[in-house]
Amino acid sequence: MTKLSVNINKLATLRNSRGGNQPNLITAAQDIEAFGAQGITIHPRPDERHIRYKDAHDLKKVVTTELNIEGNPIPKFIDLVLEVKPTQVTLVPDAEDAITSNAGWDTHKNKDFLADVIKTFKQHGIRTSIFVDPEVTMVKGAADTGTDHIELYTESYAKMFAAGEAEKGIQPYVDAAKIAHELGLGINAGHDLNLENIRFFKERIPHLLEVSIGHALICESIYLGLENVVSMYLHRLK
Ligand SMILES: CC(=O)[C@@H](O)[C@H](O)COP(=O)(O)O
Ligand SMILES: NCC(=O)COP(=O)(O)O
Repeated sequence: MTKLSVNINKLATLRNSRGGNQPNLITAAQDIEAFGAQGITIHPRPDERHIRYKDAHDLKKVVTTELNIEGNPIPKFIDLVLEVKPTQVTLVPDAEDAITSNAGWDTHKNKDFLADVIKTFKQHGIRTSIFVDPEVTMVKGAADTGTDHIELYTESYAKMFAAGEAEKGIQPYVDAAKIAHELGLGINAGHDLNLENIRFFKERIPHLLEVSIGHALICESIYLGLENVVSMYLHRLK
């Protein structure tokens, strides 16, 4: 089975755009779990433009499935993760000013750094995952860091799928997943997955343990909910 971990960053972006507490992240996370998702993902960035560090603490108190915290392991992030103790931490090499994650780790260049951080998290009982491009060499490097899982960065797959080149787009992921499994790594995936491209990805990637999906899932929720809500307003305005 592949678990769905819903990334609620976008709900935090919406909340922050207006001040106040709507949408309420705690209620949303509880509802998402009640609807069947098997995890909640958050990706706090240093400027706290969407998920705030306080949200991580608040969510930890209510999430009953798996809490996954993603981010670049700068000292402040490491402290947060050690305080909150989520089920899983996913290390992502994103620059402070990045609009969204845009690359996987160079697991060879960063091997010693990653191995140190991963050891610390594992000593505290936190499962580790590292964000990697679908390249066999990076997956092999990931195994050398001691991480439990990798998260395959799926943006290039999503782009190729949208361009009608799904077969070509999936192949590097099939190769990377095969090696990862042989090396004993758990396989997660995420970034730009959506209702259109998820089924093919799931069918073709063996041993896929978890996908984390945020941006598209929230957009799709808006589109799929609009008709209902507009008609509810019209009903009240009769
Ligand atoms: C690692 C990854 O792909 C996601 O965490 C993504 O970066 C979500 O973050 P945003 O919601 O800020 O785009
Ligand atoms: N790890 C990927 C994630 O959490 C969500 O990415 P996206 O669906 O917002 O692109």
